[in-house]
Amino acid sequence: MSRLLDSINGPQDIKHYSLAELEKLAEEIRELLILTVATTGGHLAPNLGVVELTLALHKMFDSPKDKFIWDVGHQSYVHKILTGRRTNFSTLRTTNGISGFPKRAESEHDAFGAGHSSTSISAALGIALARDMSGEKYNVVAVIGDGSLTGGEAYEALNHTGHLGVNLTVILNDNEMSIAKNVGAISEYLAKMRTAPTYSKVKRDIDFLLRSIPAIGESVAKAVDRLKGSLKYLLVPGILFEELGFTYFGPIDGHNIPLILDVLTKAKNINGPVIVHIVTHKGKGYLPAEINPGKFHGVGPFCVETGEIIKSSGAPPSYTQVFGNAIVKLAERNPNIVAITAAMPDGTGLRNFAIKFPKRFFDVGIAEQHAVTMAAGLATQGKIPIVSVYSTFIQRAYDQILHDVCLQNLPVIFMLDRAGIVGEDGATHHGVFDYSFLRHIPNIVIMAPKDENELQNMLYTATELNAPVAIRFPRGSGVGAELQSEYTKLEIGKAENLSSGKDVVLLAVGALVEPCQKAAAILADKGIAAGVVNSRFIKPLDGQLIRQIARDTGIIVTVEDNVITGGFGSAVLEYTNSQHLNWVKVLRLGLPDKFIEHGPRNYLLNKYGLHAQGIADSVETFLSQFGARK
Ligand SMILES: Cc1ncc(C[n+]2csc(CCOP(=O)(O)OP(=O)(O)O)c2C)c(N)n1
Ligand SMILES: CC(=O)[C@@H](O)[C@H](O)COP(=O)(O)O
Ligand SMILES: [Mg+2]
Repeated sequence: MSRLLDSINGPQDIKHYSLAELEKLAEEIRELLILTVATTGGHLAPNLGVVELTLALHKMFDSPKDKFIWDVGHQSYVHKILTGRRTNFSTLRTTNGISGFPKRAESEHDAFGAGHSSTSISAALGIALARDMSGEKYNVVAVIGDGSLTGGEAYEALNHTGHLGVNLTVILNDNEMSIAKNVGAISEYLAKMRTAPTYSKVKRDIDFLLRSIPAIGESVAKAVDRLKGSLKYLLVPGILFEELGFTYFGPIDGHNIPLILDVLTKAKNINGPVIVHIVTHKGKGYLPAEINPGKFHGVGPFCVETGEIIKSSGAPPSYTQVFGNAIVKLAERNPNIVAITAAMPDGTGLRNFAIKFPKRFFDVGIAEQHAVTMAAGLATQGKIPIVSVYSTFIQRAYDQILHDVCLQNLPVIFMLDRAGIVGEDGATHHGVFDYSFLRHIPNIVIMAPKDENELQNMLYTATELNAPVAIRFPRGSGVGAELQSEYTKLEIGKAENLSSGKDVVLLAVGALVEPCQKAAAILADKGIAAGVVNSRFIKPLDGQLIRQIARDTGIIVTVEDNVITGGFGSAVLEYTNSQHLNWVKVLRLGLPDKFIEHGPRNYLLNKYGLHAQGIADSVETFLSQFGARK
């Protein structure tokens, strides 16, 4: 039987579709999503949940004239399939293939790029304001999930949009899930809306009850009126949004295409901002994802029949798992340790901690800024808050780290997971800026472990230190280091000299220590004696060791998986400059001053010369240009 999908090359191709055809197309799209993501990995469950919504949006509106802004953008696959990217959808998240997120450079249908949450309403407002200033006519639609609605920026935007009364539509895609179960008072409010009987029905019931009482006094009648008023706040769906200046529709079934089309038609004709609250099932149409939407939120390649993740067997535990075990162990001994996640209890390895210490665990929702300042508050009262956030998302909380934590020199520990190159999520998610945006902040200690065992020791050291600390480590498995059961306290600012070399010394940090050791072996085969230092600390630097290397070899190579601009190598350069070690030659290896594309982590590290051979080649070339100081 021929597939409707095969003739979909742009949104115009579904304009004439009947309801039956749209529903058949929805089925075919689901099949394509499942089969593709089973191979490439990606955000399956969020996309399965928005198939009908996306079809309705493209049927009702005219993209690219009308603008869709997808919050986070992890649910934009269906939009991509409908907007000219069906035939290369199989390249999703692969090298040179299409991105897993909306990207302006990729398509004129991607009105606004994303990857981080809670930006869509602000962006939509900006676009709508520009439209009105230019006297143009088109529709602007932001699609935001209930999880992303826990992020503060979304409220800043709602507040401003309601105040301005600009024409735009916000679709609230409520599936009761962030990556994990959604949290917070707003989430509870949405739940009440989903389940509450409608206001008018309750009001009717009260009126009926009153009429059945023969005579009531004046004061009772007044009290009942007041009760009806406050019931309105409880039961009129969306009153919160209405009070903010939006016209609210919903909650409606987000898998019912005619219903969505009907509400969108009404929304289109309303003057001022509109919010359409749809209720969807994350993972709809693929049983393993419906049963476990968290697992299929963002998933690696899997077996379609069973839903089992395809894992490389025998891989050592991930840094995340090692951290998750270490924090539990430390918390057993130290009751002041508390843990905070911004909506990622599983991704950050805090699930066991949450189960074991529910009163000492806080999931704040997608609210990194709040997480950091709340941690600062906890620290003022003697608690030891461990804020576990991906490197890329802590970017949100720069000022909170600076102003609330470091300025007051509070002992908050930042566990920056997914630092360096993360892989297929790409430019929005690589954690390659943290050394640069943290190391100029006074008081903070910044460490990066060379292996999993050192991660444990660094965490332990941080809990014993009365100062702000950031520990950054990469995505995925460690190097397979043996995990010691007793943790060792590290001397602050002291590097580990792994091997000496008279020609050059590689000052490596974190995940790049291992490839540097391999690079030294490659160089040794070529007769070049390269020493390797595990720097451990990005701040404070081991000045004594740097001075020693400067004297001994006169050539230092710094190696990091951060952008070179302002990173670890820059710190070393600043140091040699401040010490007037002006004969030293410093080669800085790291990531270039550009946004790094998506692709497998190892492929990207190779591409940017941060694998053993690439490091060895760069060192050899550098030595051939500048020679070793004899
Ligand atoms: C600032 C920021 N913090 C954390 C994340 C990680 N993250 C991506 S999607 C997501 C959950 C989003 O939930 P929701 O908006 O409800 O979308 P759903 O997946 O349920 O459709 C989170 C926490 C992010 N992308 N951006
Ligand atoms: C969309 C998003 O921001 C997250 O889902 C992210 O992709 C998770 O990354 P990990 O797979 O590394 O946990
Ligand atoms: Mg959700």
